[in-house]
Amino acid sequence: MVTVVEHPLVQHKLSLMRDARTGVKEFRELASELSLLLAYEAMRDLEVVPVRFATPIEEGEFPMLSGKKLALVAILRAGLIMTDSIVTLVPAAKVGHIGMYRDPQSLEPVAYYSKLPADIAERRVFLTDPMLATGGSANAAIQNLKDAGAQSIKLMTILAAPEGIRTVEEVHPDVDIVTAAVDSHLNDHGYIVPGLGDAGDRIYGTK
Ligand SMILES: O=P(O)(O)OC[C@H]1O[C@H](OP(=O)(O)OP(=O)(O)O)[C@H](O)[C@@H]1O
Ligand SMILES: O=c1cc[nH]c(=O)[nH]1
Ligand SMILES: [Mg+2]
Repeated sequence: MVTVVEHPLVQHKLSLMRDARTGVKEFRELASELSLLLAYEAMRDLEVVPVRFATPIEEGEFPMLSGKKLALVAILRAGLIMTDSIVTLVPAAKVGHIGMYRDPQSLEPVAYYSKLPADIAERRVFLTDPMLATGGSANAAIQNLKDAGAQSIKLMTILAAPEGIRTVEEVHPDVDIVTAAVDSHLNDHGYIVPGLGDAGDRIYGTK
């Protein structure tokens, strides 16, 4: 299932990210803020249970997070800014990293690193990458997570192309996607149109 977060704050901040005039500092800040808003939506179905304790006024039962623990997994580089932001909301979550870059010619993902929590099979995984273009990176990362035993995986992305959504749905129909927008299509360099450019390069100023 694909959830597009239509919230005005999300849409406004995404537009600012898209603007070619937006510099690195503001782009990073916007990506972090958007990640929190997307996490608010993506984590809507977390389990809570009543826990008994006293407020300064009186005893009572109050909802607390329960169930499976969480893991945030960033697809490097650009996904890192999302996990760094979201972990402030769920500080008990463990954070994993999957290093991958897309070969500019073949558009195939090249994996160069992976470090995941040892107990990832017991955790609800939120996989982050700002861009879902061909879906190659996401699918490879999801397969990596499944090979490590992860059963519950949700993909959080800032921008998605229809092609990428289709690719993930075909190979991993069990993985829900939460995004701020679904754009028109990919250009022949595999970039999302209208998109926001190269997310990693805009976050780290590397182009
Ligand atoms: O859906 P796909 O076609 O795989 O494209 C999406 C990937 O491309 C970009 O990463 P990039 O390879 O530019 O690496 P970076 O994040 O380090 O910039 C982006 O951050 C995604 O990871
Ligand atoms: O538009 C795109 C497509 C892939 N990766 C990006 O960073 N941007
Ligand atoms: Mg990447």
